[in-house]
Amino acid sequence: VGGPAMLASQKDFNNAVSQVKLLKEDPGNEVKLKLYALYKQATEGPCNVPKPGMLDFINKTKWDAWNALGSLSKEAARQNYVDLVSRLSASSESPSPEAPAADRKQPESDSLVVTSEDGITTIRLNRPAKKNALTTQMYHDIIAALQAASKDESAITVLTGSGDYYCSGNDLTNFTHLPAGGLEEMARSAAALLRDFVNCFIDFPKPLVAVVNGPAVGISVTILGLFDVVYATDRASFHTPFSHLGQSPEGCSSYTFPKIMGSSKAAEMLLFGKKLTAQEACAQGLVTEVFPDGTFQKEVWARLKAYSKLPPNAMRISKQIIRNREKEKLHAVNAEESSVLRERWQSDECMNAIASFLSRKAKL
Ligand SMILES: CCCCC/C=C/CC(=O)SCCNC(=O)CCNC(=O)[C@H](O)C(C)(C)COP(=O)(O)OP(=O)(O)OC[C@H]1O[C@@H](n2cnc3c(N)ncnc32)[C@H](O)[C@@H]1OP(=O)(O)O
Repeated sequence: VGGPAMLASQKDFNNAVSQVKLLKEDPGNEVKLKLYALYKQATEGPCNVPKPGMLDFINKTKWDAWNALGSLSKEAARQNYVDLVSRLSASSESPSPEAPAADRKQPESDSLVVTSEDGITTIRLNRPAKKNALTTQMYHDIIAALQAASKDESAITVLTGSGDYYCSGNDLTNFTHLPAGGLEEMARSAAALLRDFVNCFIDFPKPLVAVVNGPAVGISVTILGLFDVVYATDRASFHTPFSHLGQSPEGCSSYTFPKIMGSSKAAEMLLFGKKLTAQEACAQGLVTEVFPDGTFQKEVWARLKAYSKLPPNAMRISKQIIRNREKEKLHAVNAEESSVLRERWQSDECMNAIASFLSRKAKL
């Protein structure tokens, strides 16, 4: 239908180049590399300079990114650059809740940003350079943020991420900071923290929405079964590679996933680490709705703003009726999963998998 799509003009491109400098959030190295490559392709055409030497890591990485664009035309590269910048600007602007609630205790580190506006409290994972991997401090900060959000004026609470990932799961370096009591003590305190963290999601009294802005891994996927609504960009994927990591499911997923998607689909994810696309996750009931990446932020936040005007007490009470009869079961599941993981974290399988990731031998 319709004629050929109009490509971005030189003026649009120049505007996008200026806009990049005004981004409020660092988009992370991967996105910066993509912007660099598209800029070179748009202004100079296909990569035409010699490959830097092996030891010139930075220039070689940039060269690889530019070269990977092959024979993409200047016009298409210009369009892709403009689209990418517009997505980045939308994601750094659209939630726009700049002013935090006056009585809110801000998180200990800037890896988590909590804001409240238009009846929505937004908890944003903010470590884009590490794909929003969750540090021990972030688990504590999320617990505090959820506790505050459960009592604040907002009608809805949202969890989302900055940059190109939603969250890459537990920060694997958490396991490298051994306390005086050694591995056993580390596993004991991590299991206690995990249990407290998941309990906060089980008990959260208001509508809880995940705005999944990119790929999601590990615990950021499993706790989705405890959210009321999950909106995802079509760029998102959902990956629970527990066996690969010598670990076992958490976030109550051993109970919620079979219930949501049936036992064999759940087993494919939780035992074999099958990665789902956003569309697959939606078809299996883990995701509520998938949006095109280009309009994701705009559509989702417009919808949430409308929902946040609904009577808050009615929403709370409806959530209670839907969830309450499950709570006891979920707490029991959480306790069991945390205790099994306490053992797993001390296993050779788990130690070897983490060592492999840290020594750069393994990636998902
Ligand atoms: C209280 C404890 C509770 C524990 C609860 C348990 C939960 C279980 C889980 O969550 S299991 C899931 C654990 N997550 C992973 O195994 C993911 C590991 N990461 C990767 O495989 C990849 O990084 C990737 C696929 C997510 C992204 O790959 P890509 O090539 O796109 O990007 P990089 O690998 O270059 O990543 C950029 C930098 O980010 C660091 N990083 C990413 N994820 C993690 C992570 N989970 N833990 C620690 N660090 C992570 C990565 O190392 C790069 O860092 P660098 O720039 O310094 O090299």
